[in-house]
Formats: sequence, structure tokens, C-alpha cells
Amino acid sequence: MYKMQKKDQKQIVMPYGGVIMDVVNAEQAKVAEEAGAVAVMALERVPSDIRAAGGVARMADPTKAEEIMNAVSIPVMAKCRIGHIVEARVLESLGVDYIDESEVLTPADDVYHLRKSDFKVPFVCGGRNLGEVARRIGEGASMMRTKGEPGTGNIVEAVRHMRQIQAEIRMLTGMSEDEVMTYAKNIGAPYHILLDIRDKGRLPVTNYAAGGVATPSDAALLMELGADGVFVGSGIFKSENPEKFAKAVVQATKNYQDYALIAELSKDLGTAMKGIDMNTLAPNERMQNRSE
Ligand SMILES: O=C(CO)[C@H](O)[C@H](O)COP(=O)(O)O
Repeated sequence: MYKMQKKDQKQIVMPYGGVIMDVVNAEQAKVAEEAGAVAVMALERVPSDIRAAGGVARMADPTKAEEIMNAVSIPVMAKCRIGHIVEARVLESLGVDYIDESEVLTPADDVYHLRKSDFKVPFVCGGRNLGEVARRIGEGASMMRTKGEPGTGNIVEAVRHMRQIQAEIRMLTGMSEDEVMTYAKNIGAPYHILLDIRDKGRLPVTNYAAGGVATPSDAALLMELGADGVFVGSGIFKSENPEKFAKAVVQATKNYQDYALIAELSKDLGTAMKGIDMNTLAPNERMQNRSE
């Protein structure tokens, strides 16, 4: 257990090379489980539909989480709005396995994130750089994910965030304690968490990549760059053949350096989700900018 987490807080145990899939109903949850997903994320809509709908995106109807929990035996996550203490408590009372305090929903609090160490249910949070990651761990997050740009089918932001975090960790490992202190000040990160990351040479919690995965090769690329696993939302159920894409993404993530296998998995998959060019998305349309 990481020291910022409560003694009686459950832990998130996710395997290396695992895939967590966004699902909006029992049928999709079963597709994810059959494909080999290690967990599902219960949502009202996948991120590309949230993006298209606009307006305020809130925690899903509890019936949705219950329907999905009843359909599968793998862990079920659900999203609450950033800083929404009551949505988080409601999800905890429903018995979801993990909560994602997520920028995919519109934030409830634009200053404070949840004090996650106050909860029994463990949390996953998003980060674009080491400052964000260390702050979320300091608040008690049990797992991290890079943010990417959800719902775009464009991997470029997920790549940017994974590279950024890995580069900062590599830089940190060469720092003396006085250098870590100044770095902590500069990036607004808790000093003791940076010291721990420096000593371990990696994050103290599992870090999956998320946001924009649309093909088996996208998922493998994020593993290649240092992810422990991947989240895939829109890329599965907005593709032409969700069952095939789901299985292919799971296999490619697990076997991310088996390029011949990834070639086979990529054949005759059907059309991937339509992507969005980042140049067409203004800063205020980017979910990743909703928190820091
Ligand atoms: O927020 C998430 C992780 O908790 C989503 O599952 C993830 O970002 C999905 O993005 P995309 O739809 O682009 O795959």
C-alpha cells in the first residue's frame, strides 16, 4: 500500500499489459469481458458521445453501474466529476470497485480535487505531467492514467503525456535531494512523493495510458512508451466491429512487441472510429485542460 492511502482503503490491482474498456450497458460489458478486458468503466456515454453532446456531463445513472456490475465478474469502475464529494460517495455506496475522478466529465470543483484518502473505495485519476501525477497521488489516488484527449480517436495527446511523464521520471532519477526540492517547487508537486518516485525509478502506483486509442497498434505504442496498460473508450464501440477491435486491442496490449502478431490482429478489422485532428480543437474544447 502506498503511504498516502488509508489503511482500510482497498487497493487497485491491475495487471501489466491489461486493458480497461468503457462500456455503456450490460451487452458491451460482456463484449469487453469476453475479449479479455481486466476491468470495465461504466458510463452513460463513451467520451466521443460526451464530446458530441456538449453541456454538463455528470455521474451516470446508478442503474447503469448496477446493470453493468450484475453483468460481469471483472471489476467495475465508474466516473465521478472532479471534486464532487457526493457523486463519489454515491458510487462508493453502490459498491463499484473503483472510482475514476475524471476530466471526461465536467468538473464540479475547479479548484479542489477529492481528498481520495478519505474514502474506502480506491480512485484512479488522470495526469499529463509529473506535477499533476504527484498531486493526485498526494491526494490518495491508487492508480494513475495519462489523460490523452478522450473521444478523439487521436493518439497524439496520449503519446505526448506518456513521453512527458517518463522523461520527467528519468530526469528525477539523476537529481540530488536539494535538486528534487527545487523541482518540487517548480512543478507544484509534493516533495516526498517526488523523492519516492526518484528512489523507485517509476511511479509508486500503476499507470495506464488513456485517451484516443483507436487501433491495436495505438495500444501497443503506449505500452512501448512505458504504460502499464491502457484504457480504451470510444475506440472499441465506435469502430465498425467492436468485438473484433476489443479482442485485437487486448492481444496487442499484452503482446506489444510481437509485431507479426499485431500485423495479423490488424488485418480485416473493419473501419476504426473516425478521428479528430487536434488542430481543430480549441484549448477550451480539450477535456485534458479541465484540471491540473
Ligand atoms: O477517461 C477514461 C479513462 O478513465 C476513458 O476511459 C478514456 O479516456 C477513454 O478515452 P477514449 O474514448 O478516447 O478511448
